[in-house]
Amino acid sequence: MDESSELEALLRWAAMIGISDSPSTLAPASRTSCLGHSLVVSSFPIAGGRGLAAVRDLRKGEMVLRVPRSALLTRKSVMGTDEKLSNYINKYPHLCSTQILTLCLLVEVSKGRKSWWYPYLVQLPRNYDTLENFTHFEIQAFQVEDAKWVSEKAVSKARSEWKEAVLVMQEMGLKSQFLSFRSWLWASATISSRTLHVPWDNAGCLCPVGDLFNYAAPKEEYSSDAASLSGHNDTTEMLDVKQPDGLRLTDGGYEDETTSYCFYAKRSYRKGEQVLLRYGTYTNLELLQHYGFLLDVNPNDKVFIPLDADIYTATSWPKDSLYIQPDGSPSFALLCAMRLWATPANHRKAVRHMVYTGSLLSIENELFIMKWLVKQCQHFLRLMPTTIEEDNLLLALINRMLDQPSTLDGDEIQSHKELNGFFQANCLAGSAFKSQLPAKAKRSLERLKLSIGWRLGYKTIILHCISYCKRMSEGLSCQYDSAVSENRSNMR
Ligand SMILES: C[S@@+](CC[C@H](N)C(=O)[O-])C[C@H]1O[C@@H](n2cnc3c(N)ncnc32)[C@H](O)[C@@H]1O
Repeated sequence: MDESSELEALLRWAAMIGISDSPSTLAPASRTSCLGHSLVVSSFPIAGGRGLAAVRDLRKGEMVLRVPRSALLTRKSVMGTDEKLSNYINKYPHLCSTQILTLCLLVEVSKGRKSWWYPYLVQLPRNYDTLENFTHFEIQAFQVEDAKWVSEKAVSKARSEWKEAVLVMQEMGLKSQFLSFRSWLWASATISSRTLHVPWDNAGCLCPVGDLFNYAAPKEEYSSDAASLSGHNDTTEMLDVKQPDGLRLTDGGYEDETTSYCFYAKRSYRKGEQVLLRYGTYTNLELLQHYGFLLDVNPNDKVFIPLDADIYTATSWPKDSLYIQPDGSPSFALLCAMRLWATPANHRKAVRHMVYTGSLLSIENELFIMKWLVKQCQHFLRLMPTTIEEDNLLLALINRMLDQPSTLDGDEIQSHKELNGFFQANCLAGSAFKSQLPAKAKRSLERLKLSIGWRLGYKTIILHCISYCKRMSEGLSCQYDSAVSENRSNMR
């Protein structure tokens, strides 16, 4: 079956089991598709690929999709109908909830057409770009130590979780193709990038059709509260609050009253627009880790640069609150910590309360901080193996390698150190770019593009920080000069 037939089969099956984009529970479902009243599956090449579009103008707060509990693939729904699996899993009490859901998914896939979820399982993506899928070479391309560390950890965690869980699958006698680390990576990335939060299981659920919504980053209204729809343990809190006028703040969630997962339009949409879901508040590295993509503009991105050890100890703010924001300004906590750090130790106690209210302590103190940050950011950028310009050129080359290989000049490619590394890491001759790359190498190049895109975004925020601090310094210097001349004229 090709992709569009698989999708048609999914929507037909979904209609039969009660999934519907019609707000009324009484509305007769179409026999051929669960969609058509509010939504339609569409392609958004630069915003997530396959996704859901409004089939008519949608009002803010309107319910756009309902998925009954019986359709959700959870640990309970799989193990409840598979006694053999349940017995095997119960023998391994140390497995965590996500490992068990990953196992449940692989076991269902291994049943082929016999699985109740077959029409859903068969149309899932074949490959993912979540961090645990990155090779050592692709990880090195992040260049920033923190990002490399997070990625290596994601890979080693996936491997150790597989080693623990594979014992159950071996004991169950699953076919060898489902026992491989590659299969585990696929299942684990499916769980990571597609589960939604449910109140009864912190592993979350796979929600047929509901998992076709692509992601939009929550803005200020959500940022601090992390209204997450994801099943990730670190951001499972659901913000399920009704506004005074009855409109919901959430995009969706499981509702006991209707025993269904319900999705709402978070804002008004015009016919044809992509309807998006806020899965949670993520930095670009976290988006890569859990979902395998980056946003060009991510209001929730954070850049951590190495700071003087005394800045970390100057206040009790946690280390992960000391970062640079996408517009280049320091986070509130970083600014407070630096203001205190730049105050002589014997004066800190006296000014601490002012610092915590976010007040500027003195022009001299603020100027010192801004200049120090500029120096630190410039130093950090100099230490990077490549510049922003070089990264932009490399990305343009990679795009041509993927889309128009025939336009490439051999010298251009072969003289590039990082691209040479790519060919070596993928056991390809340096001239391989002239023809279509093998599928595996193409996927590696897509991931390399993500690593370079990530480091480029990182360096760009640091550059914004330099501009921000310079602008602030200029403003402060003017204020300082006029204060000095006012003082002088008062003294005359
Ligand atoms: C829950 S699925 C959404 C549906 C998915 N596009 C599909 O074809 O099945 C989440 C995945 O969609 C992709 N995605 C979602 N939002 C995206 C965005 N704003 N930009 C790029 N990719 C996105 C990522 O691959 C992510 O892991």
